[in-house]
Amino acid sequence: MVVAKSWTMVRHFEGAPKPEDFKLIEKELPPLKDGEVLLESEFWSVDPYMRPYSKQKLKEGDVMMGSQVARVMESKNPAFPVGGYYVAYAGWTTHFISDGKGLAPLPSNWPENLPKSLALGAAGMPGLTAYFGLLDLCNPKEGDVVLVNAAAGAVGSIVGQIAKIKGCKAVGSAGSDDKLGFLKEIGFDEVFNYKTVSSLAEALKKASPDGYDCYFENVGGKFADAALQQMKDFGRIAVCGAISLYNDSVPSTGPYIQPYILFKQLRMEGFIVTRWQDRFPEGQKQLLQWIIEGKLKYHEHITNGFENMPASFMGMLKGENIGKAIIKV
Ligand SMILES: NC(=O)C1=CN([C@@H]2O[C@H](COP(=O)(O)OP(=O)(O)OC[C@H]3O[C@@H](n4cnc5c(N)ncnc54)[C@H](OP(=O)(O)O)[C@@H]3O)[C@@H](O)[C@H]2O)C=CC1
Ligand SMILES: CCCCC/C=C\CC(=O)/C=C/C=C/C=C/[C@@H](O)CCCC(=O)O
Repeated sequence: MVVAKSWTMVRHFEGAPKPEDFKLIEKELPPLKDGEVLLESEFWSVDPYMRPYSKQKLKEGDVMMGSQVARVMESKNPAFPVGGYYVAYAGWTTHFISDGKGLAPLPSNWPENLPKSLALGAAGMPGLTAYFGLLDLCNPKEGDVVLVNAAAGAVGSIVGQIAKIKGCKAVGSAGSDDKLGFLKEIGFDEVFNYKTVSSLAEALKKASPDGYDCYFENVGGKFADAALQQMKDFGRIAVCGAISLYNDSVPSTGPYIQPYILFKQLRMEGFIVTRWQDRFPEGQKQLLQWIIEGKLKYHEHITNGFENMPASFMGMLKGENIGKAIIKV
């Protein structure tokens, strides 16, 4: 028999998640039925969406939501042979049984020299978020100035590099000087540490005196209030996330943004990456090609040990990661 270890959410988060909000449980898995497969997780992802979504989608005591790269270790379904690798959304668990629904195979031509964990990062959901959010909603033109916050993260670091591939100027903000060094290494033109600048408005002005054509929003809050005022006319804003607001128990209130949207004739659109689900293979193929060509650099912030998943999640929300936060067996 296989015993699955899983992390459960003991109680809904109040403010930032705390170690006592999580509990490790063990469960003996039943024998497979016809059509089922048993999978063993090899990499897990921790993502910001888990903080707000947990309130909407989980009840207390549920296994924490999330995705993994897992290998088929036993199969009673000929469509899913032993040894196959899949991205699954089975949550924070070491082993799980599936009937195959929701298992996304890694491309059969996955390059041997690329870690399969990229299917959770630069060539997975975050990379696709950057790819489709930037190209379909910001629609950057060569020479445009693209602004992205949380720029050293899983999504932001891909946004800035795709902007460079498209011939744009990339401006990024992040929360540590080490992250700024990383951003310069991967090609950002201008970077600033939003935690240490004396004025966000002045930092934005210095980075691009003529303003911004595209703004890829990951953070929200005060950063957005400042950035909106420095958009160029007909600027495009892709609202990808608002991580500065996720831990709020009471919604924050900011200034009214309608005057800026009106007078600058801005287009501002929120999105969830699953809207492009049907085009994921197209996007993943392009991302993998850019990675193989060396045009797209990836960075993984690896935490070793399933027992450290809660720490990795809490750390990511506090900004401890550069690039994609991954947990490895
Ligand atoms: N719409 C969609 O479909 C998707 C949306 N997203 C969103 O994209 C954004 C980035 O996600 P992802 O790249 O996976 O995560 P990251 O790898 O960027 O990790 C989160 C980062 O957010 C920054 N951060 C945390 N708290 C704050 C704060 N209070 N103020 C400013 N920055 C903060 C930290 O970096 P720093 O050091 O810079 O502070 C931290 O490293 C999130 O808002 C997420 O919700 C992600 C995937 C899909
Ligand atoms: C201030 C409240 C903000 C709520 C919106 C939150 C988040 C933006 C974000 O990060 C969205 C991420 C979406 C990720 C989608 C992942 C899918 O591949 C699978 C999601 C799993 C699931 O839906 O159970």
